[in-house]
Amino acid sequence: MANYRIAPSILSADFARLGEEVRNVVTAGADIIHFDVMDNHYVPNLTIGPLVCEAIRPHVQVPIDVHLMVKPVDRIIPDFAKAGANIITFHPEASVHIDRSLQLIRDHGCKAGLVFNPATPLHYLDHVMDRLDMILIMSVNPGFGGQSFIPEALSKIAAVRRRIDDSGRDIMLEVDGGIKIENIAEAARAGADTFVAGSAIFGKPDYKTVIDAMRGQLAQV
Ligand SMILES: O=C(CO)[C@@H](O)[C@H](O)COP(=O)(O)O
Ligand SMILES: [Fe+2]
Repeated sequence: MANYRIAPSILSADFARLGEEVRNVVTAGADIIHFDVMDNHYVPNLTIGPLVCEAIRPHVQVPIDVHLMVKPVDRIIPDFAKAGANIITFHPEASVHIDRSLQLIRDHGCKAGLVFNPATPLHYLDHVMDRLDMILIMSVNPGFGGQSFIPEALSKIAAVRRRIDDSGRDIMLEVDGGIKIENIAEAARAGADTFVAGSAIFGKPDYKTVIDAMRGQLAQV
């Protein structure tokens, strides 16, 4: 079986009890904590910033994967690195200098990645494959949790999988949006290895039951 990772998105967690929520979801089997940063400019929603990342950092030993939905990108990167982020991804069309933003993330000791919205073309990958640790394919339009998976994302995941395999590099391929027990295997078959799930996990009373069921689906791929 491939090395699959489940990355619960804390966007759907109970923010009044965030420390407890992240501890519980890691105990339930989360491999990564997915941290959605929205700025009410690049996306029409406002969420959490470096202070909250710093606050949850002591509560979890797994990597924190910061998904920046912000514009501009660069000035917030050092703050997230200092706040304990391990992976930082951003949307290429939100950055004026993509290569510089990727380098900035790496210079601050984090893994770097690009995020593609459903309608963002993959040509942004053309000259930066050797600088990527993660590629994130959005299977919803960014801005909100709890939306439905857009099936066209599957062919895009497959196209990215081919590009990663051709590159010979170890790049995580993450899918984000509408992932649940019923469709996680399909995303894995298309080539994803890292699965963000917000509402599907935090919307249920028992996180372990959901994560175990997701792993059960992945074991059959
Ligand atoms: O980045 C985003 C939304 O913009 C995601 O990370 C969502 O927060 C995932 O939530 P679900 O679709 O799994 O509920
Ligand atoms: Fe996200």
